[in-house]
Amino acid sequence: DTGSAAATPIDPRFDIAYVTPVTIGTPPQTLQLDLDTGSSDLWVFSSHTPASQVRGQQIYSPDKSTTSKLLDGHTWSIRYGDGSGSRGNVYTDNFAIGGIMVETQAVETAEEVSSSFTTEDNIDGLVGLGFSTLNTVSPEGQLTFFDNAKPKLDAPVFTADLKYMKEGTYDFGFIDESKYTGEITYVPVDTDPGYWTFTSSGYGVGSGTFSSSPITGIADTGTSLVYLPTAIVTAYYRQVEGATNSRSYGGYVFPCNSTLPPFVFGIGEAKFTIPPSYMSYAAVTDGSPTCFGGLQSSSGIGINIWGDVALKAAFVVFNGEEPPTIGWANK
Ligand SMILES: CCCC[C@H](NC(=O)[C@H](Cc1ccccc1)NC(=O)N1CCOCC1)C(=O)N[C@@H](CC1CCCCC1)C(O)(O)C(F)(F)C(=O)NC
Repeated sequence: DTGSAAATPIDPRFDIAYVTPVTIGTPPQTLQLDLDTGSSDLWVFSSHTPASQVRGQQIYSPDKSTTSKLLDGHTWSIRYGDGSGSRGNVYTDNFAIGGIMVETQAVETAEEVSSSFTTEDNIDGLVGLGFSTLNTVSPEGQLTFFDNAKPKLDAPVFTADLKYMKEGTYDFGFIDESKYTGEITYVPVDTDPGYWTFTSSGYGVGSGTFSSSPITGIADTGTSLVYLPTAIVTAYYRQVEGATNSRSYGGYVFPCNSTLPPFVFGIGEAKFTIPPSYMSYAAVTDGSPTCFGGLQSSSGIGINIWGDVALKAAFVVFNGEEPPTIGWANK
């Protein structure tokens, strides 16, 4: 099998996250979920989510599906890097993305979600596409959609073609040559503890010299920005007139009319350029002349994260063969 599904920005003003339509159950219930390579739980707003915590999200009602089965005695609970979280119980049911159907997918139904999920009415849940070792279901961990779908895919891969303020695509089971230019550069993935962890070959700021130094981090479709070591981040903002590291805004900000250099990162011998438009992420509040940077320091996180600001500058292949690798191509 092969399949494709849209990745649509949830906000027309800036690319904070992307959602993809999925169907769950019989008859199919359609929800818009955030495909997240940084986690491995597939959870949804549901008929079990208290009404006070639901604000416009689509919900999955297992009781309305003739193919749902409660996974008795199983629970889940997850906390994300931005402090948000959710927990609940588990069903198995039919689950499809882009026409790829998995009959007994573990679908984690939310009994509680944190306030940032309640306020984000365009996200009905997440599809974790990290490695199944990260799945939080207890007492038995469950498989991701990708792990369940892999045996029926023409090739054990999925690709991300995220776009700047535009609809992109996730493809499953094939590599669409029309979506990239030149060659795909594959590098090894460290699957411990369960992220798509790889090592970049270095970085450059604008037309400055390229610094060939290894940068190990995760490829994370569920994170909006890029988080790298402070030394790299300060080298970048040193080239931005009026940039400061703002405690109140929680990161590097600068006047929106400042000229920003592009940010270059290496994958093996290949180079990828994040254009200035992606590096000026958003005004700190609507209409403010102060903008928040798309590159921020990872010092408070503990790992480097190549999030959407970097991913949308490339066509990325998540290769689930043994051993897994990750491929990057220009587009
Ligand atoms: C600072 C380090 C990472 C923060 C990262 N969150 C983010 O990047 C959120 C995403 C978001 C989308 C929509 C609405 C609200 C928030 N954005 C965010 O913090 N910002 C603040 C800075 O400006 C850009 C937007 C994260 O936790 N990503 C999760 C998945 C998200 C969780 C919140 C809902 C959307 C998905 C992750 O799974 O990718 C993870 F790997 F980081 C993780 O925590 N794995 C366990």
